[in-house]
Amino acid sequence: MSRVGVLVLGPAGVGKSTFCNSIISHMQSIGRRAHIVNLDPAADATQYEFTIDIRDLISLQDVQEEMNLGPNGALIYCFEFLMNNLDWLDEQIGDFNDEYLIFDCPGQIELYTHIPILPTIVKHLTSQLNFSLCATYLLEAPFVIDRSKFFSGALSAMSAMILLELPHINILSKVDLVETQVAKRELKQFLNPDPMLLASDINEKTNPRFAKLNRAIANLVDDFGMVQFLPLNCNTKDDESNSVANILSYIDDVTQWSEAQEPKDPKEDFDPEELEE
Ligand SMILES: Nc1nc2c(ncn2[C@@H]2O[C@H](COP(=O)(O)OP(=O)(O)OP(=O)(O)O)[C@@H](O)[C@H]2O)c(=O)[nH]1
Ligand SMILES: [Mg+2]
Repeated sequence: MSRVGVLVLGPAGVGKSTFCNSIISHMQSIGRRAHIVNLDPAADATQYEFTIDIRDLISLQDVQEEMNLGPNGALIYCFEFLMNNLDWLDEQIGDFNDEYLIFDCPGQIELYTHIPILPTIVKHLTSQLNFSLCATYLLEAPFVIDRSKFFSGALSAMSAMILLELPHINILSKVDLVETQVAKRELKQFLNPDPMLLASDINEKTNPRFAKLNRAIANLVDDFGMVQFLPLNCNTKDDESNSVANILSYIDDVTQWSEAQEPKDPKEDFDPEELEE
């Protein structure tokens, strides 16, 4: 039995649900099957139906009304409720052996950067349900190309990486929105960044009082040495299929998806017409 799961994480509005739909549509186009697990109790309907939906267990609106909580408090309540009812998740996932599940997560990043709610669910999925999981963390290109915001985004990605302890892929979403602002070569600076170089750019423009702090943060990101991004564009059809195919090949690699497949009889792929040509 091989179960692969992809967590789609990142701040509000970065394009997580759009990315989930793009992966599903790409996988369908190459004859693979996948399902979306919606873990966002405040989600709207998307193009593809959710196969498993946290809203069948608990709804954000009900919690807000009944518990008299604001949206963020209610979201944490929903996740604590899920944590205390993990048998619901087991039951829902039970039918999906040998499947690829894509977990669309809420944009309140404190769920996976500060409080140990999602890490507990992740441990359950890996140790109890035998999932090979991979985290994808999206940050949007228009935000990241502002150098000082690059560091705040990179630190939030690192925080999720450390807290979740999963193979982790950072994604720079909405690259189409910066195509007119930055040249391709400049965009590469952010995909495969040299933090010390970016910090010296920041120091040229900010108050010198912060120079040491900026360098210390850049050093931290540099020492960690694992902050790189894969580009994603879900707005242009050709770019969408290219960027999603590229990201999927990384996900397959880290989750060892192909190795987990049952070995196929080579005769199944045999096409006699090819020989005749
Ligand atoms: N230009 C452009 N817009 C995008 C892209 N991906 C997503 N969007 C837009 O960004 C907005 C937010 O997208 P969502 O997929 O709902 O983002 P999300 O991260 O799921 O949002 P929350 O679940 O609310 O945190 C929508 O209007 C999308 O159409 C992209 O690659 N390019
Ligand atoms: Mg969403």
